Amino acid sequence: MSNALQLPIINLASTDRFSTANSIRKACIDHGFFYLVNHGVDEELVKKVFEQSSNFFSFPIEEKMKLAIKNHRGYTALYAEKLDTALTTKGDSKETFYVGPLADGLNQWPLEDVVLAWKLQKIYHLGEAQWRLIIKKCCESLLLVHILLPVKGLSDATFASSGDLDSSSEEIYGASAHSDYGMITLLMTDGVPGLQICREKSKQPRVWEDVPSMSGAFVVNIGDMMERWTNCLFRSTLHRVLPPRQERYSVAFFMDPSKDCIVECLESCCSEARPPRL
Ligand SMILES: O=C(O)CCC(=O)C(=O)O
Ligand SMILES: [Fe+2]
Repeated sequence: MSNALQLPIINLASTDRFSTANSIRKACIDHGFFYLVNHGVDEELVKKVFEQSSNFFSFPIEEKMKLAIKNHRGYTALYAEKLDTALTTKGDSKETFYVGPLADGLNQWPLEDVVLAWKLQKIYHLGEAQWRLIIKKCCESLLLVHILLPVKGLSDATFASSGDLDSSSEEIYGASAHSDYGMITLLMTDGVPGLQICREKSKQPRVWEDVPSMSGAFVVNIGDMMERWTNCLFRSTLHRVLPPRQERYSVAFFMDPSKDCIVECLESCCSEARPPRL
């Protein structure tokens, strides 16, 4: 079953910081998902990201396999990942290219094509600075600034393409049901529909609602780590991408704290009536 859903829209350029903070807080409690508009990420940059992403995925498979995933960076082929491990199907109908912070030297760039490698690096670098700023603003609104500031954020971007259009009669999802495990995810898509959320993950049967793409907006969602940090006040919502009907590209930017950061329920999210759950 599926219905269309109108998620909250957060305007990051609003000068009313108090009201923005409250809207983000409410969105994270009610849905764990929201649209972000006026986020300041240059439209041209977004266009270039999608151009380079489609350029990369059009390489022959042998070329892409030279960059097969290592240390969580690089290429995963069609059906190689299955986000819903309970499924018995062959894997998700998507291929992905994972990129992480430039400084640690772990990224795998398509070296044969120096121009493409340079472009992807530049895009990631530019994007990273802007995306960090957005996430910092979101976190300020979530009163998390005191945690985030001493933490060196670790971030990964994935460029994904889904689309085995002649798959068998089996329903293979573009991305099967999952919640993101990190703090916050920023998602851009090329506008091709497919993303759905299930707001009550423990209820059966599951009710899936479409998340229509909104031109120029990011879709932002909370991950499991943030759910834990906030003593389950904010939701890490189950989501999936429907089986592809046509080529679809998306870019997800996952923000996580550094590995030595201790995640425990925030004091401001606990009380006698709501003791720490984790
Ligand atoms: O492509 C999308 O719309 C969602 C992708 C996603 O959920 C993920 O990469 O975690
Ligand atoms: Fe996800």
